[in-house]
Amino acid sequence: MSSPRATRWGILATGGIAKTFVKDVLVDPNTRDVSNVKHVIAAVASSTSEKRAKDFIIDTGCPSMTRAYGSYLELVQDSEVDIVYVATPHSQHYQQSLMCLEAGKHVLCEKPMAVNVQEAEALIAKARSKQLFLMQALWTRYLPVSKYVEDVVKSGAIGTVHRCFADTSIAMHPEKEFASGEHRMVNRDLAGGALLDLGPYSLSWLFQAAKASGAGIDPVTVTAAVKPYQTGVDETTTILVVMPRSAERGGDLHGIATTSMRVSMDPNGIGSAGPCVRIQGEEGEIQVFPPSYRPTKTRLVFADGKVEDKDWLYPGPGKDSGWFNGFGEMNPEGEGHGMFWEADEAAVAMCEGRLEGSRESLDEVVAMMKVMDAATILRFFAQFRMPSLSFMPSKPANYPRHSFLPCP
Ligand SMILES: NC(=O)C1=CN([C@@H]2O[C@H](COP(=O)(O)OP(=O)(O)OC[C@H]3O[C@@H](n4cnc5c(N)ncnc54)[C@H](OP(=O)(O)O)[C@@H]3O)[C@@H](O)[C@H]2O)C=CC1
Ligand SMILES: O=C1OC[C@@H](O)[C@H](O)[C@H]1O
Repeated sequence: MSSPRATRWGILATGGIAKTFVKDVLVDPNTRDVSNVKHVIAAVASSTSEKRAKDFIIDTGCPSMTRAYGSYLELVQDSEVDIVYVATPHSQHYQQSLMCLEAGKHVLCEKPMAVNVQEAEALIAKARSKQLFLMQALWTRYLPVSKYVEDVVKSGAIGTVHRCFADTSIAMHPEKEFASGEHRMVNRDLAGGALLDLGPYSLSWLFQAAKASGAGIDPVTVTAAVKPYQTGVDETTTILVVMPRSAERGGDLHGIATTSMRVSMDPNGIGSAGPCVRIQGEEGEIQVFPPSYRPTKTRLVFADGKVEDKDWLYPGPGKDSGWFNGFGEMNPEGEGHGMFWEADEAAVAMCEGRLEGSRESLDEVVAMMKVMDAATILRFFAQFRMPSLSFMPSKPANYPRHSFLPCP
């Protein structure tokens, strides 16, 4: 048996998710039956100070030889870093991922990979021209539960799929929790808001279902309702998408993708409110229970009355490991968060010479970004209280074409 190939990670930023990612990546891959790759945290950079990077290395339990930098530039100039994990706020993703690619580094960039289509396309073009790997860190897509849901749809077990609801809403009590208006969730300068932060999850479930049921990924139309928060970002965004599919395969598919920082997909935290994702076919549906980004339960409901529940466990360092994620949440069962699967995907892709993730293509990232751009453009028109608008993202480059639908 050949020994696992090591991927040398550079961590760009030391915030909450960077901590969770690093702690996950340090979990032994054998705990999830992975033996072909392993991960090394080679270096960590903080734009605040070298000391902050050093503290991060200690807090997360990285080996003492992990290098600490007080600037992102030093990180991308480190010749012993293969891939950089970009974990800054959304507004910075384009600029920092570009810097990494220009320095010849592969990139795994937190979601959303960019704040609009132009940025996403420019990053992809740069990565392709330099033959470098680039992946949006939509980690949920690499969870085993996600593959299972896709396989169920593909198998035809629930019949032809016609509709998918996907909600990613977290009641964040923004006036209380983010009172200063500086937190990245409500800060316009950091591209805050529910849509860009939570939308990638809802859209990912929707796009995955559409692809698995034979639909295309370039929506025919996008309609959106956006409610703003007092800082100007979006507080609640509701999107209706029509995904194209041939008449022989069942015709167009409808998707409803919702996000909110005001209400919750899981108000009591134990799933009593029901599923946050429903993929509906002619013979049944598959449901995913909250949280949509890290589900632990699915349910198959068939038209003939049969119901199949499945629980999803997350491997990790095990009980008594004292595993805390970057947001200070402890998992007493010693489960990891689950971000190691996306790290494995990046490592395997690099071994294989692949330039993008296998489960969410870069074209799909662009298609989803177009939907989010469309919602943002529609928001602009909605402020004039026009009755209803829809947008055709596949028409001339990013130009809105509205159909004014009469109110009932
Ligand atoms: N996959 C997932 O489950 C999650 C993903 N995310 C994504 O990760 C990204 C970061 O989120 P999160 O870790 O919660 O954010 P934090 O605010 O906790 O951390 C962001 C870090 O980015 C660095 N940074 C660089 N420039 C700025 C700036 N102008 N303002 C603030 N921070 C800056 C700072 O690190 P330093 O000082 O070291 O440079 C800071 O600690 C977001 O894009 C978000 O969408 C977030 C949560 C969960
Ligand atoms: O990616 C995310 O998932 C979980 C949420 O808490 C967070 O706001 C978001 O960035």
